[in-house]
Amino acid sequence: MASKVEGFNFEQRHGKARVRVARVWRNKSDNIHSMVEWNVSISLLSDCVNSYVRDDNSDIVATDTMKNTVYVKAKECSEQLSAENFAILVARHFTSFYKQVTTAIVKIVEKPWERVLVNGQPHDHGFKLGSEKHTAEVTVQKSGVLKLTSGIEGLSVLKTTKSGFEGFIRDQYTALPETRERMLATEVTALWRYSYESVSSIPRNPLYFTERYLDVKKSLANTFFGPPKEGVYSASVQGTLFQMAKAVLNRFPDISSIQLKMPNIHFLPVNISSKENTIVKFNDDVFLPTDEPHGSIEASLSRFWSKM
Ligand SMILES: O=c1[nH]c(=O)c2[nH]c(=O)[nH]c2[nH]1
Repeated sequence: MASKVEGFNFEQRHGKARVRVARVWRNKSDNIHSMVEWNVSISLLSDCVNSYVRDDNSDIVATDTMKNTVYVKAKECSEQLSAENFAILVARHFTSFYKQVTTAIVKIVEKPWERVLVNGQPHDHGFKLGSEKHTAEVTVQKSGVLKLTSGIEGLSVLKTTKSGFEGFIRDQYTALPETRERMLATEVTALWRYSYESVSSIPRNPLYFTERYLDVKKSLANTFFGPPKEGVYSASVQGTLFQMAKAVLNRFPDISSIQLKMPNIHFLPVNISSKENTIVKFNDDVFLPTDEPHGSIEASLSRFWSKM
């Protein structure tokens, strides 16, 4: 929240970060349980400058109250809902309940609990932790104006062939050989913006954005890997990233932009020799996995008319 204070421009916000909550829903009819674990961060733009400049806290929503609100709202959600919908619900609460609050920003990171299969059968109340995380961030203004972005963090993918890197600049600093055969590994971070611009325009289905998340993830992974038998050739991380971003925008009309970060995680060929002889000769088989340094490749793709 921006204001003029004592001849200066002043911007401030306050909130509670990393409020952890888990919510269980027990279906009375079939006794199947659903659950989520969320890490919720709240930031409020509110008219409380007097707390900064006059030791007057009368306009402050205490961050402890924000934390409590997360649990109250979780309790009130009697039906399962997406992280996006919960974030919107919490944000709307702050902008509508407090006259001082003009904008609420709520971010949620969902822990990837997945229903377990036991003997191939979905368990009624058993879950195991997956790997990549679903994120949601909403900004809600008092007027109901909405900005909604969702994301994936930590989607680790690798393919052992159908990747190369050729034709790049060669100069006196270049040692990297050209190749049409290498390992390709990355940990995808994706962030996409939905085109819904008011809280009243979002889809009615409370799990719509959970389903969308799963579909976007599938679309990203399928584009990275290609068909199961033949795969798809990657000429660079850059080229694959673009294909992945394009697949998402082509498939999902309500997504207006997407940002992808795809570090190139190197698997180095292993060649070991002594003075006398070769001990290990690389034949696309033995690698040294690394995590640093890594290539860092990121880009965003948006429709002409979209905001990011
Ligand atoms: O896909 C790649 N993109 C690069 O920009 C790059 N640079 C590099 O050394 N290897 C690779 N691979």
